[in-house]
Amino acid sequence: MSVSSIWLYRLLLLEVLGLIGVYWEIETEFSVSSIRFSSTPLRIGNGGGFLRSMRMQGSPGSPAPAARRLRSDMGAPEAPDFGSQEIRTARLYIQRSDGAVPSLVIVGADKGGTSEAFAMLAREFQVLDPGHKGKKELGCLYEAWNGTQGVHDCYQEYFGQLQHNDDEDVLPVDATPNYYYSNEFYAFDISPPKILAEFAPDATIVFLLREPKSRIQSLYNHWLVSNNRRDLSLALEEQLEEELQFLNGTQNLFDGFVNASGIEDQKCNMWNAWYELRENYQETARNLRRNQTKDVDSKRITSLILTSMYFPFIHTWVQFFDRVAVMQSEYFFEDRNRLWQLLQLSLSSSSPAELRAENQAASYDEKSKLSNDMKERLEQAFQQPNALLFKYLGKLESRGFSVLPRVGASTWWTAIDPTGSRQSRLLA
Ligand SMILES: Nc1ncnc2c1ncn2[C@@H]1O[C@H](COP(=O)(O)OS(=O)(=O)O)[C@@H](OP(=O)(O)O)[C@H]1O
Repeated sequence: MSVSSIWLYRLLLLEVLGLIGVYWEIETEFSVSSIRFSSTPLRIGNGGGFLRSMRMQGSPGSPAPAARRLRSDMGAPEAPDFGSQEIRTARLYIQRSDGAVPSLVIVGADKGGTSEAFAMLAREFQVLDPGHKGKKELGCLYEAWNGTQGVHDCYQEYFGQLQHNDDEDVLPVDATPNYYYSNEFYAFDISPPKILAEFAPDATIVFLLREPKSRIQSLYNHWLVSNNRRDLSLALEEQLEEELQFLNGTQNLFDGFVNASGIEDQKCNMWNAWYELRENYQETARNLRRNQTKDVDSKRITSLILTSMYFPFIHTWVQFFDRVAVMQSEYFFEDRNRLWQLLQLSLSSSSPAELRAENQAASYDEKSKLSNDMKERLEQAFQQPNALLFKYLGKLESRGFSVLPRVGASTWWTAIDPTGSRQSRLLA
């Protein structure tokens, strides 16, 4: 073989190898959207200066349309390399979803200021028009009882038209604030995080977490006026008493739910523990209430305390999503522009002060208030769950997730030893 032929072969070989390399990169880049519990390490860039409305399933060759107003001043934080394949690291640049699915989902907490946050997003990203129909709580993930087709049809109804319009400024948002614990059914297989991950694995998940005692009071008062399918045969403190009693008697179940060792375990399934705990609570409460009221449907009994123990729920969602943002409600209430900071967006629009305050209990006629004694007991009951939350959020923060205010700053998340005994703390 002549020298020139050898060079020709070498060049051809290099070309082929180069093409394989390009293909591999494209493959890796465009298959990220389908990774769940990935067995390959996620290598996530910081999204560059502009947030992209790039379509993940789109043709790799076509340029991603740049969003006109979506900008990230700060850029998404660099993902630290933990050398582990299982630890999720954040990449918070909001991405326009491909197909009729939400790009951003406010999953909770109910009474955490979710209406306010939705109103801000609605104004910025025209989610009220044309296809979104102005609805905040779409509840589409609850259609999963009917199979995934039900979920698909529901999102299609709200976002189908948006996708056709292909308007870069429109962001499909679903703000159903009880998704995080699933108000409808609790089986893991049809739980909102699991179902949403099948439809929109790249969605940005937003948590607004309110201090548990004030959330509890606000939620109960909200139910009193909305009375949507809840059993309210007990007064606020009677219900709390019942729930505290129940928790004291179910140490094992509780420990599986607020599972301290779960912090280190990326595949710890606290949802099943939640399912058991909740089923048990509803059954216990139904039996106790039977004497006072006629036959109570246990599904109408909703927990106030358990759903304010946020750590297990966030942990579950993080196992499915790497775009997760968590903000303390009180911090948000203080300055609503912090929503943009949380989402790493800088927006040119006018101040949220112009927005009508949403969902203020001040307008409720009937109000239940917590006594000082109950406040104290709740404070104790929440010591361990809040300390775990604090610790877990610290971990998320160090992995680049968006957490506001910065963990360690003055918050109601107290930094006490999360391994301390709970038994003596629930009932004084
Ligand atoms: N800016 C500001 N400052 C202070 N408080 C505020 C603010 N925005 C919302 N809120 C309070 O948030 C509560 C409503 O939360 P949600 O919109 O998430 O409620 S809901 O779950 O959608 O029903 C509701 O709480 P309560 O008034 O205690 O019931 C609102 O008053």
